[in-house]
Amino acid sequence: MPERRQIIAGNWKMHKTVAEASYYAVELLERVGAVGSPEIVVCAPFTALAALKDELEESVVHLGAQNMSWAAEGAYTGEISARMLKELACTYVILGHSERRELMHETDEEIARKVKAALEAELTPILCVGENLRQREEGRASDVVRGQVEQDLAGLGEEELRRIVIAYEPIWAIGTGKTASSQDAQEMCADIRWTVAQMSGSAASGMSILYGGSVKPENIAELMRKPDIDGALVGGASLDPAGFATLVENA
Ligand SMILES: O=C(CO)COP(=O)(O)O
Repeated sequence: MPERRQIIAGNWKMHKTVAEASYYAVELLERVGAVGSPEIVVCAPFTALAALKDELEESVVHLGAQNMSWAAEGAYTGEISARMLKELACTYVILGHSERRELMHETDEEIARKVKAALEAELTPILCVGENLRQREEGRASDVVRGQVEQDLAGLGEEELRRIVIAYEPIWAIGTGKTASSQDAQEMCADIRWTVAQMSGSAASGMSILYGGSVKPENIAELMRKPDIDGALVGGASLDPAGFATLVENA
């Protein structure tokens, strides 16, 4: 069994202009230029992707988007397709982030369509799942996350499942400074792997599962020591290139 891929992905969310993104890329590459593992991914706003392609193509840093349409093309004002992202050298796309689920009312059905569209275009989805505080307090965290995984990956075959990355991001830990304990994060990631194993055992054992929610240079090493955590999806701490490079080093 080949080792699972370790991935540190930055999610800039709605931060950075084109000029700021170009500056970031130069600064980051100076620091991580030769890093072979973990794999580094920067998921930037659509508007910054073309500039980042110029700076990062053929470097160790992979490029990702934060959303895309489930449609291939057509009358969908304001949407961006998988093929448009491919042209900008994206290899990853975050799908189903909790901010999109909550603020833009994205449903599991839509997210499942997006996952399929991404796979068809040969983009690697980073599928985000996670419970909110109330669901955790009511003891429903596992059920909620299992339900998301099952619905978002419904109908996929083993070959497709093998090409997916899942990020477990408890909503109460996002941007709050409250990290899930490494033990809680491990338990949820193990649960996700178990859920995928019901669809395909071999896809589950090879799948990279990331943790996200207040990950910092100071807590990444402990998280990465857990057997079912293969990396992190990092928001705030990915915005400064020097800090993100330190986080990658510490992983
Ligand atoms: O939502 C996140 C990454 O997608 C996590 O954000 P923070 O790292 O800022 O908590």
